[in-house]
Amino acid sequence: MSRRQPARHGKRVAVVGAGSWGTTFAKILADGGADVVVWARRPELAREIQEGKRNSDYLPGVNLPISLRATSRLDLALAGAEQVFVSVPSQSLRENLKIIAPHLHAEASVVSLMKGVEKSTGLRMSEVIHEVLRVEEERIAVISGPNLALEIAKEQPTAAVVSSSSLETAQAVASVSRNRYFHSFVNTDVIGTEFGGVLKNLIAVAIGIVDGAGYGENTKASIITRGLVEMTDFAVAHGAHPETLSGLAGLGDLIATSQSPLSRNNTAGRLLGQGYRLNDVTKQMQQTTEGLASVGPVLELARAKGVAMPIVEQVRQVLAGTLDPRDIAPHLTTDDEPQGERTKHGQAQGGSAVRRALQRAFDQLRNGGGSAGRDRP
Ligand SMILES: NC(=O)C1=CN([C@@H]2O[C@H](COP(=O)(O)OP(=O)(O)OC[C@H]3O[C@@H](n4cnc5c(N)ncnc54)[C@H](O)[C@@H]3O)[C@@H](O)[C@H]2O)C=CC1
Ligand SMILES: O=C(CO)COP(=O)(O)O
Repeated sequence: MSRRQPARHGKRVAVVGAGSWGTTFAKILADGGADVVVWARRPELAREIQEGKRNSDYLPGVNLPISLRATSRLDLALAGAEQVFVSVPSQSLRENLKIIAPHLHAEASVVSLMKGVEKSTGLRMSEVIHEVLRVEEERIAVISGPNLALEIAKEQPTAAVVSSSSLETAQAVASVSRNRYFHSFVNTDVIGTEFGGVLKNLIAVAIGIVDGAGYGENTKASIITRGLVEMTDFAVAHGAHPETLSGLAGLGDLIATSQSPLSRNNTAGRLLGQGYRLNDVTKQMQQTTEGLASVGPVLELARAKGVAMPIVEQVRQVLAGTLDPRDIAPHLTTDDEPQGERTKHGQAQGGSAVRRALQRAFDQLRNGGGSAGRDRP
């Protein structure tokens, strides 16, 4: 790995949210040569980052770059920022955007680092940003991938994908979000990239549950594989490109999150599998666990498109306390589905939506067209 110093482009950027991912992303940006100010809600945390170059609660043992600045004043963090990266819990995004709005630079791009859907509306984070800030879609980007914060904060080589409906915006954001240990690819499939991050959390909860209940590798591999089918069917029915789900934001993130004890979703699942009630699990989780809030809205969105999600449905039942984790067999298809290993294309409405999207994708590939979902350097 090259240890060359990055060319310092000095682009002024801001990161909103100084939890584990916000702080790690601020480090990625600063190590890539950007002029970064991170906003922390709590003044004492802003002071620790600004003066001590540490965030000891979220990233123990990590030294932050000398150039990284922090403040608890949102107006100072956002002043002159050309790109604003947002990393707060998904359910708090709307309220945070309302306080961001008055300070946002007129031409700034807004980048979501989050992996949830809004419970009350079922909207993706980029949709909430568009709705509240009234920023055009072309100036909104999302970043997703196998990105466990602590590993990246320790500078372990990692890739992610930046997605925007505007390739130009995706490339501009990606060029700032790169350094010697972090590489950002680009694509233009925002729906697939965002849903990949949301859905893999739910499958990671399922993996945690069976792990906690004492099942082994076959069960987990079955859930990962069938989980990817559910993720792909769901995302494609909502307009995603299937290739996105086999890229960094889909399969890549699914593998990382399902395997790692660093994952909060996986950890929450394991506690449930060990027999803890949801209330106790949420009390124990000190950091954001997006999957627990996404189960309801994802199942509603799936129902609206006629997509079957047997794994996610069984996660819901375990969370509700109506299914004993030891009885979970989420990798099995339900009785009313056609048998055989396959995706569920061909079912009801959702099936035809999926089939049409797949047909479009295959036609595009056959005709030599580029794929919106391919992660490109
Ligand atoms: N931690 C990770 O490894 C990764 C996290 N993400 C995503 O990043 C987003 C943020 O996650 P983390 O940084 O891990 O969470 P975290 O729990 O570590 O930090 C959340 C931060 O948001 C702040 N915040 C602002 N407004 C808040 C409010 N109203 N309520 C609660 N907290 C508020 C908190 O003070 C805290 O600093 C999530 O959507 C997560 O899925 C994405 C990739 C990796
Ligand atoms: O998104 C993540 C890794 O890519 C982080 O996963 P958790 O939120 O489960 O910790």
